Amino acid sequence: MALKFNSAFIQDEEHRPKPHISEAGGIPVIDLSPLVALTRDDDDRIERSKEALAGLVAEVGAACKAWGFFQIVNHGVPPELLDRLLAVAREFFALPLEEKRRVRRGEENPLGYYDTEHTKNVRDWKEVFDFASKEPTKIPATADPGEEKVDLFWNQWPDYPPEFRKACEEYAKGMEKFAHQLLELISLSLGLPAKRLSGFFKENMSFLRLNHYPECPEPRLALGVGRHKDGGALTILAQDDVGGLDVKRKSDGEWVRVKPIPNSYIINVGDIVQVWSNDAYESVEHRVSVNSARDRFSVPFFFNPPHHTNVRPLKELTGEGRPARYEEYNWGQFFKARKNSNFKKLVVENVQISHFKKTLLAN
Ligand SMILES: O=C(O)CCC(=O)C(=O)O
Ligand SMILES: [Fe+2]
Repeated sequence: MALKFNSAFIQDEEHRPKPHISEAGGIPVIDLSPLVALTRDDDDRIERSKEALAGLVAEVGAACKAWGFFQIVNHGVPPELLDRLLAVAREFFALPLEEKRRVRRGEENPLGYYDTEHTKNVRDWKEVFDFASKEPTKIPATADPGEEKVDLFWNQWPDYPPEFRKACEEYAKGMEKFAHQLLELISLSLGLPAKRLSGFFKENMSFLRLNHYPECPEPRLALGVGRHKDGGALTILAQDDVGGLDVKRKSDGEWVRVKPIPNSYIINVGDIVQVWSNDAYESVEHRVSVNSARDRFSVPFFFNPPHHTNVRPLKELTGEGRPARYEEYNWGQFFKARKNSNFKKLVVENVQISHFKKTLLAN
């Protein structure tokens, strides 16, 4: 096994997973068939069919509000895309460490293989392979305000397994298409035109991550990923049948396990949607519990706008009696600052959208 347990993985007591985490009363499951059934495959079909989709849109809105998370069944994404991806991921992670490290992610290139990520300064019990869905991906050179220099990065592909790159690229294409549909539903659910948010994604800096969580000898002390919120706009997650994703339920703050459903996707809104929606929707904390019996694979697609996007509450959702709750911030700089803190243990807290929250005076 590649990872060796040591004190770097130990969570503070308050953040360790309880021995039993309930799957009951979990995140809503939404059936996407009404959208998949739309016969016309043109670009405006969601806006044009919004009456027929009203029930679905209401379900999406209610899930975003109450949970920030939902699970999608009958999604219309060809299942072979994920099957092929998980097959090559399994082969890749089974390679000797020296082989995987040939495509290592480092400070000079944030794309590739990595096994020492930290979340909130504690090491995660996982190994990952990151790739961008569009190349080159552009990231500001530093997190300094006003930074104009942009670095360009290319994916690093391993030689083995030979089908690895193709499986990754085809899966990424499928996810981009799916993400645009979900974004349209979310736009409608906020009372906006279906394409209102699409304009932010003409270019994008979306990433995919292959996560491998090996069997862990100390599953009560460590986490596969420590508690965190996703910083981007939307995350579309595929997981295998092992289970381990825990979501913090908004109603009572309890951690609940997301029950694996075959051929489904888990969607969560990230910090950017929280800010655009002016807190109508919340980016919710989640984490990954590990176990000593079976290793687990998952694949998040992080749907992100391009680095130059300045994020602020949408004007349609603010105004008289609804003041904007956030100052504008630059997404690329936010991303860069986050990335710095994942590489090493830092003494300061990493950047959060709450740092841009305005102090609103009650009147
Ligand atoms: O593996 C999972 O279920 C979730 C991973 C996750 O939250 C992340 O990579 O941001
Ligand atoms: Fe996450």
